[in-house]
Amino acid sequence: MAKPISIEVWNPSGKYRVVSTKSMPGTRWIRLLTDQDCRVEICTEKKTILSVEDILALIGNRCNGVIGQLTEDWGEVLFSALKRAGGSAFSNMAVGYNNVDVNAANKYGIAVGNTPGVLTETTAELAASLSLAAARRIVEADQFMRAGLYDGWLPHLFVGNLLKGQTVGVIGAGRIGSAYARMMIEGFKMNLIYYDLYQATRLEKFVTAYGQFLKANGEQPVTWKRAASMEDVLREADVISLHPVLDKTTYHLVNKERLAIMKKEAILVNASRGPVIDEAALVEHLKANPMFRVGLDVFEDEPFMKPGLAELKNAVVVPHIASASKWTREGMATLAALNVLGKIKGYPIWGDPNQVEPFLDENSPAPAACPSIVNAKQLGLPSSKL
Ligand SMILES: NC(=O)C1=CN([C@@H]2O[C@H](COP(=O)(O)OP(=O)(O)OC[C@H]3O[C@@H](n4cnc5c(N)ncnc54)[C@H](O)[C@@H]3O)[C@@H](O)[C@H]2O)C=CC1
Ligand SMILES: O=C(O)C(=O)CO
Repeated sequence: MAKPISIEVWNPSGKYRVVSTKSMPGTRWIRLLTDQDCRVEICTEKKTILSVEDILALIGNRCNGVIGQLTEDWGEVLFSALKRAGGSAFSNMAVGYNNVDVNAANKYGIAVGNTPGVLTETTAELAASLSLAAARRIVEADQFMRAGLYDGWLPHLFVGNLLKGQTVGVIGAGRIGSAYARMMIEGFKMNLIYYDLYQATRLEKFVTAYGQFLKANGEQPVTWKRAASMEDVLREADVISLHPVLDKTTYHLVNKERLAIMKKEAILVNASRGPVIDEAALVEHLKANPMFRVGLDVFEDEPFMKPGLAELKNAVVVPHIASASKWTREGMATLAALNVLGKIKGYPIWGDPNQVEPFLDENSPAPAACPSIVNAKQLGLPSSKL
């Protein structure tokens, strides 16, 4: 028999049973659900990553919707169980949903929500932080200082890379990639080269206008280029940040051969998903090229790192915290809860999943809509007229 799972219950007499597989930041998301007749059950197990069996136990025999996490394996087993329990809604508390088998959800008529928009700037800021930390060797220098090794200023001590006037490369210039590019261009006057399947028109316009502004003020203008291939970005850029979705086309996008064409002193940042880089090949490349540096927020076998990575001084590593600002994490919880609530209540789908501010305004009621349902079209769900 499955071990009972510990839970915390809000509004026990609520008509609709909504389960959250984790406690999430803030309380607004709970209030939004309980105000609309939901009984909210939050899993309080100490275990960080819940197994499919744990989640099956949480779903039980009657469950209208689940808010889940990117660490969980949402496929056939869980969606069929949710359907049997009378459920119709699932939302990841994340924008990325590579942990979700959307085809399986479609098969059981379950709506799949995600949380775009609210984490764009926060995630881009962490990618920018990693770029700076790697360029200026901040973590190495911090460790040196704490180890009591500093005995005076030296001309060669922790010399790193200047960003101004260099080229920033972005692979995947969507919401986060474009926000990151703007930060690096505006903040450090870097030139841009990017690769995406689609043209990033707004980003291009921004760089053109900013370049004109700099020129008018007697400064060197910044430039942009849309690369015809990813290899062009890898060859030309001094700092490269990866921001694509993880799917079949981006798995091991950066591999041994592609690392080999990058500049010897380049900086590579990954705040997308770990498997976008072949991490074992990266470890070998970092060992062979001590001036090549990386900033990693995500890892191929999370929570683990590939052998050797932790020992390398030219790698800055942080534990998948790119979206970890208070405002963003509370907003993600709100959007995930409203996705589930909206589907249970039969609300339509919000017209633009990138314009989510109305859902985040604590001083007005949330719109009666689902902020972002990735399989809305496949399920034939109606769009909001708001
Ligand atoms: N480390 C973290 O905490 C976070 C990670 N993420 C990751 O970042 C990803 C991107 O998020 P958003 O910018 O909001 O998504 P988005 O959908 O706005 O941008 C993704 C971009 O990748 C491009 N793309 C897809 N396949 C490609 C390929 N083969 N080559 C080049 N470009 C390709 C798309 O055309 C799109 O422009 C998420 O899917 C998620 O996995 C997102 C938030 C936080
Ligand atoms: O939203 C996502 O995709 C994340 O990785 C969480 O920060």
